[in-house]
Amino acid sequence: MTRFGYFGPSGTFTEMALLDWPAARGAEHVPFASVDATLAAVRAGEVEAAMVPIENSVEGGVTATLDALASGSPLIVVGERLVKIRFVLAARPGMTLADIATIGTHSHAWAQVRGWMTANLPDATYVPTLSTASAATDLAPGGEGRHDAAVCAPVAAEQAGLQVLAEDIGDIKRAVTRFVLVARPHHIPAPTGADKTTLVLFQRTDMAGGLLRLLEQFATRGINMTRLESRPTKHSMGDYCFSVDIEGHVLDERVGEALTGLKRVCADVVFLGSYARADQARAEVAPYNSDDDFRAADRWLGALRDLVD
Ligand SMILES: O=C(O)C(=O)C[C@]1(C(=O)O)C=C[C@@H](O)C=C1
Repeated sequence: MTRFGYFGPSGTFTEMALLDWPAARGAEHVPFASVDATLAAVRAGEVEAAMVPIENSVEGGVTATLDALASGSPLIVVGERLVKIRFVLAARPGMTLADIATIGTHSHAWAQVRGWMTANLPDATYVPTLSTASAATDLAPGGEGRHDAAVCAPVAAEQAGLQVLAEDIGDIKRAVTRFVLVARPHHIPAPTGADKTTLVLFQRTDMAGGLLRLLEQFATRGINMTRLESRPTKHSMGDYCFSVDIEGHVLDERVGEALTGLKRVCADVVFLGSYARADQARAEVAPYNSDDDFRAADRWLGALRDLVD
């Protein structure tokens, strides 16, 4: 049976994203306690592919995922899912809000409920946990109970047999997290017309205006960027790489040309996949940047070169 990994345990938002992946239906779902462990299992071939969080609309990039994808043996993103984030505050049955002194959850979740906490439990202490669901299972019968309440998904509270003390406690009601399905680079999904490409760009340190030189590769070809984050390379202070999502597929002429341009101006380019967008939004192709425009220009150059003795 095909095995799909995910950042678990059962009850995480990441599991919800995997449950929404049609090819994973009927397959074995294998939870891992951290993003690093999840991606290590993909690299080792223990699972075919795995779902991990990459970006939240309130708190931004999931650095554990960005860093684990940028280095190590190659992996590619083969798809993405968006999950609406709704948090509850849950505790062991019998507890009331007045009993809550410590609250466990994932750091990204805590950042999304800080306002609610300040308004409702200003004296409570935050206890970081590996995931929102692990904060809930810690309170289940047999769990260690290292905190009084968990911030988690409603399903995690239910699975752990907890009582919900407050519902929908996120500060931003329309919060969404984006998850990516990651695999070893055996094949790249075919273009759909509504695709994204993910890259990590390492700038050359011996040239001024490094970031501008990277960005102009996209701008001159009318390519829209949907995410740009800088991450330390961890080699030396001030040395950064850029994690980027752009609209389009590696088979689109304008994307292919941008990639060859980046390969020239960057110290290194890590290609992390071309895949269908979860929102199915088709890329806006700027005037004079369609595949036909690029091919016509190539034909023109080819005809000129054919004249050379
Ligand atoms: O802990 C979970 O439930 C996760 O799936 C991780 C995660 C994240 O890394 O952002 C996913 C969605 C929420 O934004 C909070 C936590």
